[in-house]
Amino acid sequence: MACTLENHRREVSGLLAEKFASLPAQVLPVASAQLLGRITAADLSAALPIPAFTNSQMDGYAARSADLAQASEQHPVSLPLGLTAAAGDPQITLEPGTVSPVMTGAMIPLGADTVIPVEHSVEGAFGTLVRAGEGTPSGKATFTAPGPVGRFIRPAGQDLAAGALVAAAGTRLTPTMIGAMAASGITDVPVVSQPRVLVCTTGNELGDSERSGLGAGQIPDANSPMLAAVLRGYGALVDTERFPDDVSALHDALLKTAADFDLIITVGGISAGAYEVVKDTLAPMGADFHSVAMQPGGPQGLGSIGSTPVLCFPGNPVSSFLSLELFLAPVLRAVAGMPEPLPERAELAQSVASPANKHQVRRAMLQDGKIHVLDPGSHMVHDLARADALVHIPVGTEELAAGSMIEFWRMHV
Ligand SMILES: Nc1nc2c(c(=O)[nH]1)N[C@H]1C(S)=C(S)[C@@H](COP(=O)(O)OP(=O)(O)OC[C@H]3O[C@@H](n4cnc5c(N)ncnc54)[C@H](O)[C@@H]3O)O[C@H]1N2
Ligand code: MOO
Repeated sequence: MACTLENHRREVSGLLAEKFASLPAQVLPVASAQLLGRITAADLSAALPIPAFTNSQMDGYAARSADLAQASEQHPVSLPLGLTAAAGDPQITLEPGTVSPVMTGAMIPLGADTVIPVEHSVEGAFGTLVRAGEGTPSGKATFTAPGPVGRFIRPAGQDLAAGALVAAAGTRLTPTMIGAMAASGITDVPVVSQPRVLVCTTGNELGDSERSGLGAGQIPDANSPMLAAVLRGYGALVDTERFPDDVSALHDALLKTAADFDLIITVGGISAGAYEVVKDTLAPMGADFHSVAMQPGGPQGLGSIGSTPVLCFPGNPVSSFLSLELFLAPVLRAVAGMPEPLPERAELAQSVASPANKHQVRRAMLQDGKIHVLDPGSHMVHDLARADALVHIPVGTEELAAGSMIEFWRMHV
């Protein structure tokens, strides 16, 4: 009898629990080239506000708004220049009745509450400027309009307050999040360690499309690039290897390399055929192969080589993708502290049939607010790429009616 999806999921997480719990966390500098795509291992709070201090948005003149309140085309107001503030200078003080030339990013002088862009002054450009310690400024700047309080001033903490959460534990680091962490003064980033995963694709039909080309009856290996990409999205370090239908070659290679990995995934060679290289290799080594009451992804296997767990996924590309998604991804998310994706609801565009005794997982597209279910074939890898949603049809449900409200899970989130 086929095992249930839930039972197989429990078996997989039981097999992986110990190995994955013992993976050490790591701390990387925020500028590390290794940080992109890694998963944060803790909540990270801002050491600095963003902006770090109140500063000028423009190259111009910091002023007291009240000093320019009467300025107009008819009655220009000329004010003597104070000290100049450039980006990177310590804060200066604006003396009453003067204006201080300020550059973009410079600290707003104490006492100033507005900035007039230099091109809005009658002079239109800076003259001779004097910074703190360089002497006494001279000259004037002339204005023909008031400067409203706060204009062209970027307040400290406007974007994020000091101490606020920058990235929650379980955040997959994007280039922009790395930028936000750096801006908020975070220098060291704790990240979940990367499980080392070997993906072994199998079958004489897998040709060397990258170098020698495909022979008659051969196809490109779609599974290793796809599964490796999914795994890397969860922060794993992935190697891939391709094996022909040769039991002794696979046996020797796995024995030799297993200790270098935290997990081995095999793909293909596990169903009812005459040349099931994975089953024939691993069953004598104690792996268990059984059928899960699901479609696609029915044939599944699991075992260990030494202390390295091995998961055996079926070869059809949609089946292997969903095997990873349904059985391994929840473990990877749990290790990384990533939340489980939640379902959304939408109307089903067409009626969908499903075998009563299987949990069916259908690929679907969300269009015009409705779910359009795609072909159920587990070889339809381009349909898989077009899909942006998954629909689960549980055991016991033989049909979902067109127009019914159903749950779906977004893909690629
Ligand atoms: N008599 C039965 N036949 C099959 C059953 C069954 O229960 N009884 N189950 C079917 C189901 S469901 C699936 S899924 C497949 C699983 O078979 P295997 O895991 O043994 O996988 P293979 O036979 O090696 O390959 C299946 C299919 O996928 C293609 N494939 C394999 N690897 C790749 C790859 N890396 N890239 C692209 N395509 C790949 C392969 O050429 C086959 O077409 O068994 C059914 N049969
Ligand atoms: O699962 Mo097979 O996984 O139905 O093609």
